[in-house]
Amino acid sequence: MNTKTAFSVIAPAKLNLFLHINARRDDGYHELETLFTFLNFGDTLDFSVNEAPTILITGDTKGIADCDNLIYKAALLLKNHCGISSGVKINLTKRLPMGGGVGGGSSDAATTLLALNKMWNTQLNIDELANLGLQLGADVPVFIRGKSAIAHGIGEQLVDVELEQKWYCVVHPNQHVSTAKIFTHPDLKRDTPKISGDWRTHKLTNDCEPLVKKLCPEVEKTLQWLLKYAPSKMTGTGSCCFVEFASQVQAQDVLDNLPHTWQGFVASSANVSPAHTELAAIFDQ
Ligand SMILES: C[C@@](CO)(OP(=O)(O)O)[C@H](O)COP(=O)(O)OP(=O)(O)OC[C@H]1O[C@@H](n2ccc(N)nc2=O)[C@H](O)[C@@H]1O
Ligand SMILES: Nc1ncnc2c1ncn2[C@@H]1O[C@H](COP(=O)(O)OP(=O)(O)O)[C@@H](O)[C@H]1O
Repeated sequence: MNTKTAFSVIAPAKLNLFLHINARRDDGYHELETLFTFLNFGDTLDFSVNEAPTILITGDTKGIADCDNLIYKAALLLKNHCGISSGVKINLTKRLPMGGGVGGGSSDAATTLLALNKMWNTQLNIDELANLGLQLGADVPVFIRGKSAIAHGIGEQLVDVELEQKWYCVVHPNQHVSTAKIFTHPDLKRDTPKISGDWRTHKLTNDCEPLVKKLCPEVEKTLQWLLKYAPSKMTGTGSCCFVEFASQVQAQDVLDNLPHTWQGFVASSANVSPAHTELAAIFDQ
């Protein structure tokens, strides 16, 4: 049951509908141009009061040590930033593949910041939360702001966009792709010019795709297999690949025919992050 002391919130997946890399900055990060949308599918985080003043993480932590877990890091960051003495218990049900390019870790961190800001009544505004989130990862601010957006900078400068709702079949080829490995690879294409004018009229690609296909033949195989159904794309630095449809039935048909060696899911896109929708239903009634 959802109460204000024990409640569950989604940490939704994101897709990068395109991802252009414009330059490498002096600090090693990359200047990007990317289109983010959210999916109605993700991890679930259950929050409840901890009588002790500690942050307790349980559930599908998949061998990630507490000190490395982005949920723990996010809770500790807010606790320290706001001088909170309370503790919290957070249980994770993991559905998003790690290192899959669907932003699971970043989304877990953002949902933790958003939820605890309500539960602990710390009252940070969205800009303050997004700045805190950026300390945890370049992808965290978009999940904090919770709107489909085109991102610039390292992914934190966001301009909201309204996208038509679509259905996606997202396929995980059972490969973990390290974001850092792709961004440090000498063969990564890093010189795509910034889009001028309306992005919808441009050729939109994922600049990581050629490199990831080369390093990870299973990703190439997945993209090829999906082409039978629709134009296929990779999200983020991979490894997940996706196809887009107007209807759920079409997306489900792809999933129903998926080779058993791969996993996948079907989800619809949302212009507002489902985490924001769920938190509003719990706290803003
Ligand atoms: C590429 C994207 C696209 O949405 O997604 P994923 O494929 O990871 O999901 C993101 O920019 C990933 O964001 P996130 O996973 O939060 O990145 P971080 O933890 O901040 O950084 C991981 C590593 O990626 C590199 N990095 C990240 C973002 C960026 N604009 N330039 C970079 O060079 C850095 O070298 C860093 O060591
Ligand atoms: N709660 C978490 N969920 C997923 N990954 C986490 C989490 N905490 C830390 N990580 C680390 O972050 C890495 C990137 O995870 P994830 O965000 O799922 O992938 P991607 O950046 O490709 O979308 C993982 O390989 C893992 O080591």
